Formats: sequence, structure tokens, C-alpha cells
Amino acid sequence: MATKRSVGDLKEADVKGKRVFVRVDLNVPLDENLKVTDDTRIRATVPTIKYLMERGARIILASHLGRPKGVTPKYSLKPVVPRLSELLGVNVEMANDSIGEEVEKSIAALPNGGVVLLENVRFYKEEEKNDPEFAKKLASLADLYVNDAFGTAHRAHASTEGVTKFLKPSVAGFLMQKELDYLVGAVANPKKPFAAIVGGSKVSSKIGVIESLLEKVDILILGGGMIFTFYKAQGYSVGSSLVEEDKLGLATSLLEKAKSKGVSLLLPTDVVVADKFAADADSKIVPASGIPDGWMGLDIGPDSIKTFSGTLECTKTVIWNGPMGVFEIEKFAVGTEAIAKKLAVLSGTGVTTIIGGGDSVAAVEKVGLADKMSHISTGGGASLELLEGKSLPGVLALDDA
Ligand SMILES: Nc1ncnc2c1ncn2[C@@H]1O[C@H](COP(=O)(O)OP(=O)(O)OP(=O)(O)O)[C@@H](O)[C@H]1O
Ligand SMILES: O=C(O)[C@H](O)COP(=O)(O)O
Repeated sequence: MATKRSVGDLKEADVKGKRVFVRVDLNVPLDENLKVTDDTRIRATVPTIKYLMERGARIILASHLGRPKGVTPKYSLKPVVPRLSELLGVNVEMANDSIGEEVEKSIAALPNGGVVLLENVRFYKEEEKNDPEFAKKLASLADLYVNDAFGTAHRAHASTEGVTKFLKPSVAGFLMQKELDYLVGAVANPKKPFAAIVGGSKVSSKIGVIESLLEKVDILILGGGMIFTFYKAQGYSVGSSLVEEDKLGLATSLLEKAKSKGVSLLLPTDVVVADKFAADADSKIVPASGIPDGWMGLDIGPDSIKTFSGTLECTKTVIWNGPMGVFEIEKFAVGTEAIAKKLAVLSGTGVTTIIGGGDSVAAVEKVGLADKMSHISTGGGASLELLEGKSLPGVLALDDA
């Protein structure tokens, strides 16, 4: 993807008193009382918004939350306002809609440096349809456009893509840029040796990522539920572990591809098996080639942790996507947490460590090591698509630098 023009290139004169439409990703988890349970994505929007506030822009924030079908109060963006206001040090005004007269009035009354948050853009079905009329209405609210919603950049929606056709300039925010610098830049031109760690539940959801990374990495470490498909493809018995029978051929061809590319591919040599998928399961450590009937593999074992950690010692860049085991259950979180700790230590010695979104980010946050990593992606699907080598429509639509 070509380099995109950045919000940092805009001078005070370009934004002072101007209405700036900033697409952010405030799709944050809420509990049953509609309290924000993880504010990572809110915090990540702050540098761009503050930059614009300090230069006297009038800021219109837009986001989606969840996947509502029409106007649904539980998907309102109101619950993010207190935390956002606190982080920005101003009272963020909550609009009652994302387009229309009332919204226009609120924006007209906005002082320089003021911030208004539009209501969930997905309350309009036109948003996800990337309807040009809806995009035009959003665009009519502002003078210029900033996209900082990395987590939604893989969606060609009205507020991420359509709107750029009606608003110039259309530039990338600081979060968007940082995500691209790491997930595209560091992966395309890594300091070597370059290792990828790929886990998660299924090989089928990671085929694109594995194939793309095999072109770039020196070392590929696999963990999580997908390893049992690889074991079975090699003729091991896997008990009642998760296996994708229709992907056995694919697993074999990925192993062959790694060999032909000279990539050192590591599978766990031992696993933690359990007699059921539950916190109170009986569990034991067995060699990868010795999973007993009736037992399922739910984590990588201590020998694998040792080997993986040792192998990572020599690296200069590591990217990680997907947990090593069922980390949501404490007793099967050991492998995932050990990898998180190893990466935190490596970061401290100058290794570039990139956590590619989704559950691996949750795992790193759970052990309190998020701020030790070089980069933690705020995008799940978006980061996977980038790692697969795809271009993101929300990025493509922005002005070239
Ligand atoms: N051995 C295993 N057996 C079954 N499930 C597993 C195993 N190891 C990991 N998992 C599960 O895999 C899930 C994560 O897989 P997923 O492919 O969604 O990872 P991710 O890419 O990090 O997340 P996302 O898709 O949100 O980006 C976790 O819920 C975890 O419990
Ligand atoms: O959480 C995400 O991955 C983004 O906010 C995109 O949400 P979506 O998958 O509902 O488009």
C-alpha cells in the first residue's frame, strides 16, 4: 500500500476553526450495566484527537459499536463519553444521531478545540452498505476527514471509505499510521532473524496468515488448537483434540512449503491434555506423539515452552497472533502467558515485538505486559487481513502522501 498522508502533515492553519470528521474505532466491550470493561481503544484515539484540539479544530468523532440492526439503545456510544472526556480533559458532547439537523446544530455551536461524538453510525443500515447518499450526509457535517479507526479499516463502509469521496483532504490518524508502520512496515522490512508465532483455535482461520508469513519469516512457531490438525496429518493420534479433518492435506502442504522455503517450523513437542474442556478437568502433560484416547490437548507443555523461548532468543523481530492454548481457563493459560512473558523480556533487549490483535492481545493484557511490547494492535480482523498481505479499503481510500 502506498504511504498515506498523515494528520501530522496538517498545519495549524489547515485545521484551525475547521470541522474535522474523525472516524475512530470505539467498538469497546461493555458489561450488562453498559460499563466499558476495556478502554484500550478509547485510549488509543487520544493522540490524534488531542493533536487536533491543540490546533483549534472542531472535532466530530464517529464510530460504530457492535453490530446493531437499526437503532438499538444497548449499542449507543453514550457509555464511552465519560472515559473519553476524562482522557481528553474536555466535556465531549454526545449527539443524539449521526446525521441530521440536530447534529448540524450541535456542530455549529462547537467551539474551537471542542469535541462532539456522533451516535453509532451503524444505526443506519446505509453505513455498512457504503451507501453514497449516507456518506455524502456524513461528509456534509465537516470540512476534512481523518481516519484513525484501524480496527475497522478492513470494512468498506460509508464512514470509513465512502465519505472520503466527498471530503478532502482525507488523511490517516496517528493510531492508523502506527498500526501500518508495525503491521506492514516492520513485517515487510524486518530486522532479522524474524519469527512469527501463530496460535488460535483453527488452522482454517489462519491459512492466509501462515502462507503469507512463510514468505517472510525465518522461524514459524505454531501453537493453539490448530496444532492437532498438523499432528494428525503426520500420523499421530490426537485423542479428542480439536481437528479439522478437511484440512489435513493443507497442513501437510504447509509443512512442505516451510521446508522448501528454508523456514524453521516448530510444533510443540509436548502438550497439556485434559479429560474434558473445563476448569475442573483432570490434566496431564504428554509427548505430542502420545496423546491418549479420550483426552484433548488444551495447552502447550513445558518442553515446548522451553524450546520456543530458546528459539526466540536469537530473533530481532517477533510477531504473534493467536494464543497457545485455552488461555481463558487458568490452568491452560500457562503456555500463552509464558510466551507473553518471553516477548516482554525480549522487548527490553531491543527486539521488536508485535502483537497482532484479537485474543493474543487479551492474553498479554491479562498478564499486565501490554506496555512492554513494541506494538499491540487495536485491530482483530484488520490486523489479520494485513498480515495476510491484503490491502484495507479504509486505508486505500486516503490521500497518498
Ligand atoms: N488447544 C486448543 N483447543 C481448543 N481451543 C483452543 C486451543 N488453544 C487455543 N484455543 C482457543 O482459540 C481461541 C482463539 O482463537 P482465534 O483463532 O480466535 O485467535 P485470535 O486470532 O487471537 O483471535 P481473533 O480471531 O479474535 O483475532 C481462544 O478462545 C482459545 O481458547
Ligand atoms: O472489533 C472489530 O474488529 C472492529 O471494530 C470491526 O467490527 P466488525 O467486525 O463488527 O466490523
